[in-house]
Formats: sequence, structure tokens, C-alpha cells
Amino acid sequence: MKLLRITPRLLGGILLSIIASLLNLGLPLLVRHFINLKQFAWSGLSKKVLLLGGLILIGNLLISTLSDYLISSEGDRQVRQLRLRLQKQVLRLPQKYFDQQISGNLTSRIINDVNVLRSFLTETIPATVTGSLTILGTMLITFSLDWKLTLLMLLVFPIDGLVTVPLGKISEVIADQSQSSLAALTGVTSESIKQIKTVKLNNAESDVLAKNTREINQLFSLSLKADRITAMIGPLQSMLSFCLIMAVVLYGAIRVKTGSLSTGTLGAFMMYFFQIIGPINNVALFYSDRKQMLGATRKISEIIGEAAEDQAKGQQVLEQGSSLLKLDQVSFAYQDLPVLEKVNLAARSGEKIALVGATGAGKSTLANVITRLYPLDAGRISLNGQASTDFSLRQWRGFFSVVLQENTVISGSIRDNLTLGLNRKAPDQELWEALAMVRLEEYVKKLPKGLDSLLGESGARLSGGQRQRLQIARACLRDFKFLILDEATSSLDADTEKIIMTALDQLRRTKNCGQITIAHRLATIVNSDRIYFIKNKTVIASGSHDELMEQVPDYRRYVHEQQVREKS
Ligand SMILES: Nc1ncnc2c1ncn2[C@@H]1O[C@H](COP(=O)(O)OP(=O)(O)OP(=O)(O)O)[C@@H](O)[C@H]1O
Repeated sequence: MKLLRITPRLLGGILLSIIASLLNLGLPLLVRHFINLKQFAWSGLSKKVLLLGGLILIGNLLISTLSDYLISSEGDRQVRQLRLRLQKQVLRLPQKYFDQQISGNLTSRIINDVNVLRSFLTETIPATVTGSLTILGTMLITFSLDWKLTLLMLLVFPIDGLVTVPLGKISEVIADQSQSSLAALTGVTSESIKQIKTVKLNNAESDVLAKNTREINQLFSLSLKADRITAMIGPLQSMLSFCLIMAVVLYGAIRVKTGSLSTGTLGAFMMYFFQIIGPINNVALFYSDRKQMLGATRKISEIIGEAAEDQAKGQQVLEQGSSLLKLDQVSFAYQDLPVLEKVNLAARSGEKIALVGATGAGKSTLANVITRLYPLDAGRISLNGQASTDFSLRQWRGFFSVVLQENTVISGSIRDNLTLGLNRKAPDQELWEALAMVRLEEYVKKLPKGLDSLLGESGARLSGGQRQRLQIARACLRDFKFLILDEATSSLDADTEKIIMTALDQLRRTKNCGQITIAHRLATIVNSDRIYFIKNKTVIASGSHDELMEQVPDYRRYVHEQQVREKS
């Protein structure tokens, strides 16, 4: 998969860089000319040579500046595009993908691996192209000056190869492992920071430190291996280059003494030699950099290649008025774990239904398949007779407003939280009404910045109950057909819950929408129009609380156990 492109801007930058390198090739010739002058006089030829040298240096400076800017800015532009592409893709990936990932690892892939690609595009490619041309140009010039000395200079290639090829191969492997190790370290670090309260309250600092230390040590040992190789390559190359320079100098000096080489040519050779050492090393690094780039490309491509959720845009026409949500013979399994089997259920506008069952029975899963967070394995979900899959995901999810069991408050202001995903501009008055409904109005009014008060990461500055109420207010602001409350009031005291439930009853009537409640607390569900009792992966009975108490022994037992739990 091609993630980066060679664009005209990049080519322009590389071309300028080539011009700068070629200009550099002229300098040693000028120096040679200068040294070989019979006599120095601040006029005529010497002046011209110095002036030309100065012009070359200034020209080189200007061209290199422009070239560096063109190349770097093109790299930044492409990295921006790639990051946006990755962000878009990540947002479209199905829920099951995230169930198998540690979010920090994914973040590292998106941030660090993209940086590897950037440096390949903006450093390796230009350095290799200009480096190769500099080497070629140097060889042509030096050959024309003195082929014997050039052949001696050429020995630098096999000698350099002796060092860089075997060590480079090892460092390729290390670089690849280091990227994975860095991703794992990012994963565990971000998780431990996110779960810092849990860590503190469980006195789990040493456990977390041990886990993170393993990753740090893993990265450390890889870095040490890389350090050893770098430490070997650098001095070894310098030493070998020094020996070769000595050989060139000694051989050159003999030739000067015998009169078969001018001092100026020897000086020019020295300059060329120093000029090509850098390019030779850069070109030698190309293969290991390329390997690293291919590794990063593979990992990024894996994310981009993941099948996204169905993004069909189709907008079905849904008749106005009452809605009937139906589940017929719905079955679903998480990988190999069957959770729902042949579930039947119906919810109508204006109705309040409840999903009840022991912990782990599959209630939240049922809510998740209704909202199509997970696709069904079998069965059918429909709204007014139209299959859920006839609607685009966006349209379908727009029919539901969901308050989840977990904290879904985001960093940002109260306003940001209330209007998250709202596809219309909500006037402040409406936001205050929603806050009043969940009894948060007074609290927010007292905050110095009111609706624009910041809440910290995941709403850290709110109490658990305040967070739940904010999420309910957010859900109520949306235009929906069914409100799904998954243990949405479990953190509230009984009185506040009652007040909010009564407000939601009112809202249901005014909006003519349905409500699906998942809760263990009996008071939350007993007055539902219909209760679906889930056991053994399916709905084993449905009816009002009284009907189920009368007819279903399992339900009676569940209620009894719940009462005991609530009293204790
Ligand atoms: N993302 C997931 N991947 C794999 N298994 C899962 C996943 N989410 C839930 N499960 C499993 O599915 C089963 C049903 O879980 P679910 O959360 O739907 O139960 P629940 O009835 O809502 O429970 P509770 O009352 O405790 O919230 C459990 O066995 C759970 O371990």
C-alpha cells in the first residue's frame, strides 16, 4: 500500500538539493586551481577564483535553504494527510476491532510509525538521491584528474560495506522491534495514567510499575543493542576512513614528489574525499531505513486495510409518527462466546420497556446489537417493518439516544459534552432546560464559567452521579426515537433517580418516543410497560412486573435476590 507520494514539490526540493551538491563539486576544483597558481596576487585570476568560490558558497546556502524547506514542508503535508486518513479510518473501524486493541498501542502506531515514514521521505530519499549523484560526480571529476588516486579512493566502498552491511542488517531487526516495543510502552503508560485512581486505591503502584518496567527494560535492552552497533559503526568507519585518507595522502605525496601530481590536485582530492564520506554513509543507510519504513508501512497499512463499518449513505424514508422496533430471532456471539440466541423483543413509541436479568446475562450486549455496534449473526432487527440494515449506520444510530453504564464524559466544557454529536445548534436556553431536567442546573449556575466550565479528562471534576446526569442531559437533547438507559442512574440516590425518571416519563410523552431501560435496581424497572427477562442467552418471559411475578418462578427468584441485595 502506498502511503507516501513523490510529488512535484518534493522533486523540486530534491532537484535543488542536487544542484547544491553539484555546486559543491566545483569548490575543490577552484581550490586546486588556487593552489596551482604560480604566484598569488590580489588581482586578476586569484581574485576571480576567490570570488567564484564565495558565490558558490552563497548560492549553495540559498539553494539548500529553499530545498530543505520544500522537502520538509512536503513531508509535513503528507504526514498531516496520512494522520487525517488514519484518524478517519480509526473512527470508522468496528467496535470488535477496539475490543482486541490496547488504545495506547494504536495511538503509538498512528503517531510514531507515521514519523518513521516522514523521516524516510524527507531525509532518506533526498540524502540517497543527492548522495548517489555527489558520489558519481566526484568519481567522474577525480577520474579525469587522476585515475590511479581515484582507484585508491574507491577502496572506501568495499571497506565501508564491510562494516555497514552486516551491522546494518542487525540494526534493521532492532529498529523494527524497537517500534513495536515503543508501541507497547505507550500502551501500558497511557493505561496506567488513565486508571490512576484504580492504581492508587488498590495499592497497585508496584504491580503497575513492574508491568511498565518490563516494557521499559525491553525497550532499554533494544536501545542498548542499537547503541552498541552505533558505537561500533561510527569509530570503525572513522578509523578505516582515516587509514584510507592516510594512504591517499602518502601515495599522493609520493606522486607530488615525483612530479606526476600537482599539489593542487592532491588538495582537491582531499576535499573530494571528505565531501563524499557523508553521502557514502547516507547511501549505506538507505537499506536499513527502507526496511524500517517498510515495517512502519506494514503496520499502518494493517490499520488502513481493516474492514470499516458499513458506511452506506442511503437515507431511508421513515413514516412520521409512532415507531415499532422489533427484534426477531436475534442471535449474537463475541468471537466464540455465544451471548444471545433467538431473542424476540418489541418496543413502541411512548412505551417504557426494561431488560432484566442476572449480571452477565447479555443485557448490554442486546443494547449494543440494537444500536448496531456489533452486527448480528442471525435474525432481524427492524423499525416499522424496515430492516435495520436498509438504513445507513448514521441514520440508524440517529434513532437512538444511549446513556451507557460507563463514563462517557469527554474532556472539554459542559457545553461540549451536551452538544457532542448534535447535528444542530442548540440555544443556551435548551441546554439549561436539559440540565434542569437532570437537576444539574443549580450546580452549573454556581460555576464561574457556567456552561463553558471545563471538566477535565473524562469529567474528572464531576462526581459519579453528576457525570451520569450530564450524560442523561446530553442524550435527551438529541432527536431520537428510542432512549436507551444502560444502568444510567445506578450512581444516583433513590430520590434523585425518581425525580429524573419522572422527568423522562414526561419527555417520553411529549416526544412520543420509546425508552429501553437496563437496570438491576427494582424501583427503576417495576413500573415499566413491559419487562423482558433474559436468561440462558434469550428472553425467557416478558410482561409487566406483576405478570412476571405471578407466572415466572425464575423472575420471582431474581426479584427476591435483588431485594435482599438492596436491603443489605
Ligand atoms: N466486548 C466483549 N468481548 C467479549 N465478550 C464480551 C464483551 N462484552 C461482554 N462480553 C461477555 O458477554 C456476556 C454478556 O455481557 P453483558 O455486558 O452484555 O452482560 P449484562 O447482562 O449487561 O451484565 P451486567 O448486568 O453485569 O452489566 C458476558 O459473559 C461478558 O463477559
